Amino acid sequence: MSGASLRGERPGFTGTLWREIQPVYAEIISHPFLRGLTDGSLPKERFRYYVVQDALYLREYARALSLVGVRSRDEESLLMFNAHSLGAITVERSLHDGFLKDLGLGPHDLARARMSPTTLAYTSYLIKTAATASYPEALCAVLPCYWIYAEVGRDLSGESSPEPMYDKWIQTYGGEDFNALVDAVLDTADRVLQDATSRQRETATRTFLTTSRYEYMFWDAGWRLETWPV
Ligand SMILES: Cc1ncc(C[n+]2csc(CCO)c2C)c(N)n1
Repeated sequence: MSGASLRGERPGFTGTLWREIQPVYAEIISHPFLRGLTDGSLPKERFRYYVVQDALYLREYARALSLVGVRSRDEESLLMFNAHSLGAITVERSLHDGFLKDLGLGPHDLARARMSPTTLAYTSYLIKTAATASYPEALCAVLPCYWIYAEVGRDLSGESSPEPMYDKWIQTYGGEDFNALVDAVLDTADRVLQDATSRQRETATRTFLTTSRYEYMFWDAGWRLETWPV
């Protein structure tokens, strides 16, 4: 059962990683943005802000995944990360295009949109780490994006949102296919971290915590409609 294979019950180093971010995950799952998605009370304006920022985020995340792919050590990982890079742009963009249309936004609105402080900080950190850190650390930087969404999708999938758009979002990440994809990435991470030095594992753990915090901040920015202070 994929249900039991994720999270802290996972054997290996990824189980340790999850335990490290338990307090962050607890804040994410109880955040008013996610509670509002589930009970349908999230104001549309905040969802619109999130969807636009996410479209900007995904372009950069796809680049980070390709960088991790380039730096991987076997063909399977190269293929996997590049396939996910493609997926981040195609599958998720079509999802977002649907949402944007439903929200009354078009390509022009997206072209005019600028990154929030959080989106810029998160994506810049991802690209820097994917490009310049050790391979184990680069891999750990991109993990929370997959893993936290899979866990959120699973935790929320039992509940169907009364708002169809929000329900569609929840079902996207709550499916078995997505769980299997995340499991494959986590298995890869366990193999890589097993071969890493203890110093690299330590740094990779800190980086995993940092990008998990950015995942929290991304929802929080949507909730606060974050802007640049000056
Ligand atoms: C801020 C933010 N974090 C994670 C995801 C989810 N996500 C984006 S790409 C990808 C894997 C490859 O397609 C996953 C799981 C998101 N949409 N936005």
